[in-house]
Amino acid sequence: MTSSPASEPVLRFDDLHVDFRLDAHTVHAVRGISFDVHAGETLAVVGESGSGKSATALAALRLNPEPPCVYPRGDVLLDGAGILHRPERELRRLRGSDISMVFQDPMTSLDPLQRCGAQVSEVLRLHGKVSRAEARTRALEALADVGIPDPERRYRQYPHELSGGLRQRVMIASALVARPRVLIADEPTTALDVTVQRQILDLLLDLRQRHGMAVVLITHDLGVVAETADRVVVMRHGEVVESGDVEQIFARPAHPYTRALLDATPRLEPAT
Ligand SMILES: Nc1ncnc2c1ncn2[C@@H]1O[C@H](COP(=O)(O)OP(=O)(O)OP(=O)(O)O)[C@@H](O)[C@H]1O
Repeated sequence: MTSSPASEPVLRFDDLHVDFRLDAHTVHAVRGISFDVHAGETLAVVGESGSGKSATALAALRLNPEPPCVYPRGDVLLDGAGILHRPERELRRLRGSDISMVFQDPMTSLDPLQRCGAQVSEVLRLHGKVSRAEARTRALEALADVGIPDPERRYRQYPHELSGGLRQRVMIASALVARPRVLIADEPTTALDVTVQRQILDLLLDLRQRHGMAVVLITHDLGVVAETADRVVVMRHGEVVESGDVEQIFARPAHPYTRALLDATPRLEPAT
């Protein structure tokens, strides 16, 4: 589980600001955050509700709704090149193929009217010159890769015919089928029961290891962080209050807010 912070980061949040301009006022959701994400590591972003975690994650794909969202300052860099000011055409190419995202609730991100397999293969069709037959083969491989038994059968089924855990696996398959280098998972297990949560987290770690991806895990669950992440970024009110190796931060939290977060999670045993 060790990362190699000496290497060039694959993704860099560089003084990122995210505002939501509403009628009566502006919400400064993200206020100048900076951190790096390296290939092969799992980086957790934690913080209480409203601290700006999702706005940060969505900014990496420029997926916050515009309006009301604007990015007044800073950028997100992929291999050193800014993302936020690229034309939409380029962003569409980047989403899914360089950076992918998995959301909390597959029922809201999967199309209920489309068969599961088509939703996975469509990602490849969107991204370029892949024949229908090749897209189907690769989608079946992706379904098998995320541990879906009998992928041929699941390929033909609709989302409502699958359990919550299987639906989440289909969503992960569609996020991974184009082999992105960064996977951003926003509370990927919150809607699932505890056993399935564990399986999905294990799956993400296994995929990260096998494909050398970077995983950015957005969560408010410090138990999940302790078990899965290499490094952690703690956010509060749109700012990073602390970041570092998980063991170090859990053993010696420097910021009072991090201490309070840890104190609110009694089942954790900080590493010594
Ligand atoms: N589309 C939007 N329109 C207006 N305000 C928004 C929008 N999205 C987020 N916000 C505001 O930005 C702030 C940060 O929200 P964000 O969803 O990033 O927090 P979060 O840390 O992910 O919270 P949670 O854990 O509840 O998902 C909040 O004040 C929220 O109300």
